[in-house]
Amino acid sequence: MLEIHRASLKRNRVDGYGEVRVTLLYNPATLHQWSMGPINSSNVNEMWWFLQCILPALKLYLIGVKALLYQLFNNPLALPVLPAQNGKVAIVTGGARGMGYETVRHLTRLGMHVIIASNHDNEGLTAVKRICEERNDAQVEFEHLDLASLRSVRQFVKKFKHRGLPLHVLVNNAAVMLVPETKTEEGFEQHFGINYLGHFLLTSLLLDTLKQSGQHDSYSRIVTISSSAHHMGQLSLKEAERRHSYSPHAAYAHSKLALVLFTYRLQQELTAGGFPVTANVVDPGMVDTALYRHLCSPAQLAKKLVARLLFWTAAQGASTAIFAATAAELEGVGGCYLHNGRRARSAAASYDEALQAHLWTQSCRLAGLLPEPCRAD
Ligand SMILES: NC(=O)c1ccc[n+]([C@@H]2O[C@H](COP(=O)([O-])OP(=O)(O)OC[C@H]3O[C@@H](n4cnc5c(N)ncnc54)[C@H](O)[C@@H]3O)[C@@H](O)[C@H]2O)c1
Repeated sequence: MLEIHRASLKRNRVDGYGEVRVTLLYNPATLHQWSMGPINSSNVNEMWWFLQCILPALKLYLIGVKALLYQLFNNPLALPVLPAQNGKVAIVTGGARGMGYETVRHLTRLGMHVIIASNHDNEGLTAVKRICEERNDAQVEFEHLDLASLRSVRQFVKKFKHRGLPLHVLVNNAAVMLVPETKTEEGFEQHFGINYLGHFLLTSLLLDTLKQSGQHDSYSRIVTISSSAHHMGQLSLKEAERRHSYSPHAAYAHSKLALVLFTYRLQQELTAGGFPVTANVVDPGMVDTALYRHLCSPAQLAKKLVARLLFWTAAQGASTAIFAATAAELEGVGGCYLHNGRRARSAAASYDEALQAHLWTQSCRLAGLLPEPCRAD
């Protein structure tokens, strides 16, 4: 991994030109330094901005273009007839809007009791109202969960467990994308904290209930929503502590890679323990939702132009998550990266077992859990 470690500028008093020194960090053990000049200070700022912001953004947009080309030539998954889910309980994070909402809607239609776990109370309550207006026998409710606060995650789980309900499906769907640099309650970078660490803690704390609720002819299922953006992710657990070189594009990609690594490791743990629970990860494609609201203005404009033609609707985008949560074909099948209803290959880095193990251990530490296996302290 290549990242700018330090940059400094020496300005010549006479002509205003100077020299820029850049230290590149290939890995923690190898430092290389070189000097370039003459470069004036405005160039330095431009180069700095280019390297830190534009390159990750370009990479992410290229991945987006590739995904859109796929969608140009392929129809979204048409869901098969799915088995009834009466008596089963699901939690869907971020289920108040977008793909999460469509997932909740479909699961309730199949007879599941669904809990929308989200941070916007009004949106959550409106979602419940809309679903109940559509079907008055729908079993759906809202519970507050702010993934930007590990304290809130713990409170949510405590409240849920207090009710003594089983849990058959957990959909880790909520996310933020391209948010400006801010921290979660515990001081983690937002993409890392909300998209990954919050879900890591939520899943870990609910794992015993999922294990107890599954049976060997009817596994409990953990469905985690990642993104094709994970292909440009580079795992850096220091992401949360970074002061310089913040790129929201890179931060989103890292968080989505972490979710894939986590899912694969989790499945290994579940298989080794013989537990009736599976964990799969889903790439929903490019879907027209509010997730894109933090795009810069030119990208917003470009997105608006192509969205109608090439983006999938929230219902179409949700179909693979619904499939992963309920399809008979996936009974007892875990550790898959699913895209448009099919298994696909995820990024090479996601299969690195040492990295999976490292992330697992570090995540336990950051979330305040005892490692191996992750247990509440
Ligand atoms: N839309 C796309 O093109 C696309 C592409 C790839 C992956 N995804 C993934 O699909 C999933 C669903 O996204 P969407 O497109 O429906 O976006 P969305 O913005 O419509 O929904 C995101 C949900 O996450 C919730 N959320 C955000 N921060 C939260 C927090 N701190 N605590 C609890 N909930 C929080 C929001 O309230 C919202 O309900 C995300 O994981 C996203 O990364 C989307």
